[in-house]
Amino acid sequence: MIVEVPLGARAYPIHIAPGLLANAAPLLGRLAPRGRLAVVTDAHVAALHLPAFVAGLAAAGLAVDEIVLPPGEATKDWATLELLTERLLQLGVERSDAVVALGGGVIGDLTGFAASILRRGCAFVQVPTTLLAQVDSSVGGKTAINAAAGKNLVGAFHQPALVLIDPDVLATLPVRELRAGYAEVVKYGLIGDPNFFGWCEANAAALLAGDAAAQAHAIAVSCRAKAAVVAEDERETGDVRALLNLGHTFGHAFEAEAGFSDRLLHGEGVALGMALAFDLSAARGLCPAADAARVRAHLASCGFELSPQRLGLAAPAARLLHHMRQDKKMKAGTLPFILARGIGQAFVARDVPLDAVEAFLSGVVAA
Ligand SMILES: NC(=O)c1ccc[n+]([C@@H]2O[C@H](COP(=O)([O-])OP(=O)(O)OC[C@H]3O[C@@H](n4cnc5c(N)ncnc54)[C@H](O)[C@@H]3O)[C@@H](O)[C@H]2O)c1
Ligand SMILES: O=C(O)C(=O)C[C@@H](O)[C@H](O)[C@H](O)COP(=O)(O)O
Ligand SMILES: [Zn+2]
Repeated sequence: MIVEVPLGARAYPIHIAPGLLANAAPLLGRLAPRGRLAVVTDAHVAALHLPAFVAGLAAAGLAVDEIVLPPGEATKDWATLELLTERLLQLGVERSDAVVALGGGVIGDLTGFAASILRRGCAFVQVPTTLLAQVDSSVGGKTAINAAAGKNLVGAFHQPALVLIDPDVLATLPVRELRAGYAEVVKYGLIGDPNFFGWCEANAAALLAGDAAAQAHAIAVSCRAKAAVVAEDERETGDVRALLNLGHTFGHAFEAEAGFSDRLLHGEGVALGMALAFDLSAARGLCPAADAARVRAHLASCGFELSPQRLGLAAPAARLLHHMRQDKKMKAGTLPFILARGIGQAFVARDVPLDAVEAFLSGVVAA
């Protein structure tokens, strides 16, 4: 299956096919004018999937320069960005060469950002290997590293030239990572597709147990939804792309509290944040309480921990708000929140006073 991301001169296809990892050469050849490709990955993915990927390329006469980085969110930092860009320059990567990101969202965000600044911008290809990256981060061109002040605060919009998704690689993904990726799948239903949320309720257990058909459906629906949003609002200048931030203003604050560590994975923060966004919507009389309860019940049934207390992240509300003020949507002292009028009815709310959010969070962290 191919999903197009129709962005005019920056348009690209998302190829989704089982077995694609070992058979990527025909699609990558035109992006390797020197017959060489730099492939950036992390140590987990290198051990599990790099050999098959490289063997497929070698069989087609393409040489590979491998760059293997440490796994985990801490890799999205200044030091690794410097190391990676210097290594790519040493390898003689030219503007017309594509750099390949083989891995999860961490490798994709970091490599995409490095590609955006290398020789003022070279091409890159996303080969996502986590559910999160296959349904979300590999599409749309948001690239970034984390800064001392917060999440994704230094980055660029830089679209990939190509996205290659092989759902088979999810077979080796730990269930905690699969679940974290699933949070971004549910997000599409909660934003604008109540029927898909119903599908999620019926199929989450199968998907999380490794059911290939359920995973394939989730990937296809998610990629189509994200491609449509990105086509309409590539750089989040309007309200359309901002909706993809549902759960993220809260989630990023808790990720910051966790020190961007595996105490709270990004998707786990998003699940907690989406539950809070629906609770806040209900508390403000915008959304039926039953919808907020349904969202919470579904996420809990998937195994997400939705209590900051039990996560060990019940920070004072004022400190959480301090993290939230770093949100890139902040404008002239006003922080827009992605709230909902119901399941599948997310919207951008610009009139939520920060002291009301602080009072809400005080209740949340004390519960
Ligand atoms: N750019 C965007 O639009 C966007 C969207 C969503 C999330 N993100 C970012 O993505 C990051 C999270 O990405 P992630 O959840 O993929 O995390 P990740 O990249 O850290 O990968 C999760 C873990 O799974 C391992 N792994 C990857 N593929 C594997 C496989 N097939 N088998 C076994 N292990 C495998 C990795 O080594 C890592 O340990 C966050 O930094 C988040 O901010 C970006
Ligand atoms: O692609 C987008 O737009 C998103 O918001 C997708 C999010 O899932 C992703 O986590 C993104 O990186 C968050 O964006 P940010 O602008 O808040 O850093
Ligand atoms: Zn996200």
